[in-house]
Amino acid sequence: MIIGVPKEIKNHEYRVGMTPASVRELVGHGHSVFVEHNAGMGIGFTDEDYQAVGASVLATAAEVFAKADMIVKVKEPQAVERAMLRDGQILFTYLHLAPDPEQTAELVTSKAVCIAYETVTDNKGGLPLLAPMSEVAGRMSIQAGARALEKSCAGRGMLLGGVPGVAPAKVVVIGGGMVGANAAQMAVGMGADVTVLDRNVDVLRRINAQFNGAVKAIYSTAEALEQEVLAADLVIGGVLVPGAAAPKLVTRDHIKRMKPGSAIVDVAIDQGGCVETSKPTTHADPTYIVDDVVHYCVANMPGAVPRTSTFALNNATLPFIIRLANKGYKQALLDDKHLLAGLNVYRGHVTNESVAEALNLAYVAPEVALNV
Ligand SMILES: NC(=O)C1=CN([C@@H]2O[C@H](COP(=O)(O)OP(=O)(O)OC[C@H]3O[C@@H](n4cnc5c(N)ncnc54)[C@H](O)[C@@H]3O)[C@@H](O)[C@H]2O)C=CC1
Ligand SMILES: CC(=O)C(=O)O
Ligand SMILES: [Mg+2]
Repeated sequence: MIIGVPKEIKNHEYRVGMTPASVRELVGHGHSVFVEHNAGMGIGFTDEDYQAVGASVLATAAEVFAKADMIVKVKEPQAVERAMLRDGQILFTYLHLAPDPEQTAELVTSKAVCIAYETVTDNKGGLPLLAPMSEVAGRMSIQAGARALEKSCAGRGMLLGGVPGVAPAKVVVIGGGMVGANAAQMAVGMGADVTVLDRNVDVLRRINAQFNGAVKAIYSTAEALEQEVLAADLVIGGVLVPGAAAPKLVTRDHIKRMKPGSAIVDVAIDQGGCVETSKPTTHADPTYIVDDVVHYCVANMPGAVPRTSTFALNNATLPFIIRLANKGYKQALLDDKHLLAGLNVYRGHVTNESVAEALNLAYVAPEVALNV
């Protein structure tokens, strides 16, 4: 198979779909890999590094898209990239379609085979291709939140851990999954007073055990959520209903009643955000203020630490890339229900039920679509 790796073009996005080590594996399996000029520059890989493991370097994204049977990326394709997709071409990347009707419509029109990292499942009930970036974003959310609480960012002027004699900041993490647990770990490490809310009791048990009681694990009723959010200095939004738009758990009214100078890091912004006043921001201009609450809503947080993130992502995606390349998409998808769960758009059909429901589009089950 011919695999194409374009350079990422989203704002301050320096990750790359495949490292030279991943390319070497694909070439070892007899595949051809075409990498766009400077695709790996953001993490210190030169064109020569890719050529040394057997890749060919092409000058433009247009050439990569024209040549490849499968495009391997990191972020959702931007409009100019969507225009280059074609019937039957595989697109393997993050998509986050539920809050993005325009992207969904264009992927449908392209008739490409669009497999989203974030809805690939595993047999432990997890999301193995989302997990590594959620680890990164969860850990980063506390760095971002600590900065947002500084006075120069219009924050309350609080140090997360306080100092002896002065109480630490209260950090409330909504969602105790990958993002939430990693955020809690960093916040506890910095000495903050940390509470995690989730509506899954098993998740709360895990948080309780992991932190040996040092993190409060609270069941997320509307009542508990309101109480905690109104008392918080920093709120981290880390909820997810896979494939679906994030539920708006923190309302505009909550924001009005939160402490002036408190901060929210809405990590779930890539699925639309779990805060009513959230809107996507970029690394170039990450925060804005609503009713004296600092909002940080960067949709590609791991892009800021692209070396760590690219390696972590490739560790998870490589086995799937190899299977797609070795078997072709149809056999690879039919052989693995977990990869099949990643199929969001298939040659003109929306094949993820949550995406179809969120956007009010017709849904075709992936196994049905593949067998037509
Ligand atoms: N902004 C960014 O750069 C990044 C964003 N993300 C996003 O972060 C979000 C969280 O991802 P993960 O932690 O991997 O998901 P996860 O599935 O590991 O955890 C989500 C948690 O939310 C909980 N939850 C769902 N509905 C809830 C509700 N109504 N109230 C309380 N808890 C609820 C679930 O029980 C689960 O424990 C996703 O939207 C993901 O795409 C992930 C990586 C980077
Ligand atoms: C998951 C995601 O949105 C990211 O890594 O950018
Ligand atoms: Mg207020």
